[in-house]
Amino acid sequence: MRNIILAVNELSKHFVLHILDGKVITGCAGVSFSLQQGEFLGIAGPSGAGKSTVIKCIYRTYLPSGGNVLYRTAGGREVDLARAPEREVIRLRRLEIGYASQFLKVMPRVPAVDVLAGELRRKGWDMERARARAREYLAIMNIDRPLWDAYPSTFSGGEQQRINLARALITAPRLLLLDEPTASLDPETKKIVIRILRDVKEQGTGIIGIFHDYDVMRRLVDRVFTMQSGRCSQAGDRREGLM
Ligand SMILES: Nc1ncnc2c1ncn2[C@@H]1O[C@H](COP(=O)(O)OP(=O)(O)OP(=O)(O)O)[C@@H](O)[C@H]1O
Repeated sequence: MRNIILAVNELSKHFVLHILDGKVITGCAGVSFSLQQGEFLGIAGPSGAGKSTVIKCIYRTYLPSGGNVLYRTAGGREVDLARAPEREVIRLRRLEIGYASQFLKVMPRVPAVDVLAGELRRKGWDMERARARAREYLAIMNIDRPLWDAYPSTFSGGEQQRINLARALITAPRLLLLDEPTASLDPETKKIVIRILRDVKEQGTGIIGIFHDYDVMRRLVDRVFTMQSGRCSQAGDRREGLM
């Protein structure tokens, strides 16, 4: 059996809405699953089921309300991402854990090539090598050459998504979290992204992804779990939950 890199146990997240007299909304509750190296797990379920909440709790955009998110680092340590100090979370994001959603958040007036190179610089690469690798990735992602030195905040939705994905992938993370990363891609670019994600998986990255496009999901995932009203309603193989 391959190595488990992530074990989520009884994860819950509740939101307290102070503007509504402290009303509590459940984002997710009692969610448990594990992920092995080189495995691709899909999360399916209707809108509002809690899919993004689970991904954001793992990436620690949200601080979980309960449960554990046990991550095994490259060095073999076990870190509970539900409780780890901020600086540990930031270090792991820089070195081991990638995240891409459909929305690009970048510093204004940083050219596309430097948005990508910046990720490698944070891992200690020198500028020249980082930019060379960034250009390779821009080419792989089919970004038109005149845009490489332009600012991604002005890019089209699909171009921004490709930059977002490239930024998450360029550092070859051990754990990759994807929240609708192919939402506005054209069919040709979807094919490219599917090919890249398959390569990344082959190289041992564990991936958790939410896709409303079930065709893309079916072509990528090993396993799917389906959520309903914040809970895991079905855990199964690649066919279950996708039909
Ligand atoms: N920051 C937040 N504050 C308050 N409630 C939130 C917050 N984030 C999520 N929720 C609530 O948690 C529930 C689950 O939301 P979530 O975004 O995880 O669903 P989803 O399955 O990803 O939906 P979709 O497919 O529409 O993106 C929803 O009722 C949502 O309103």
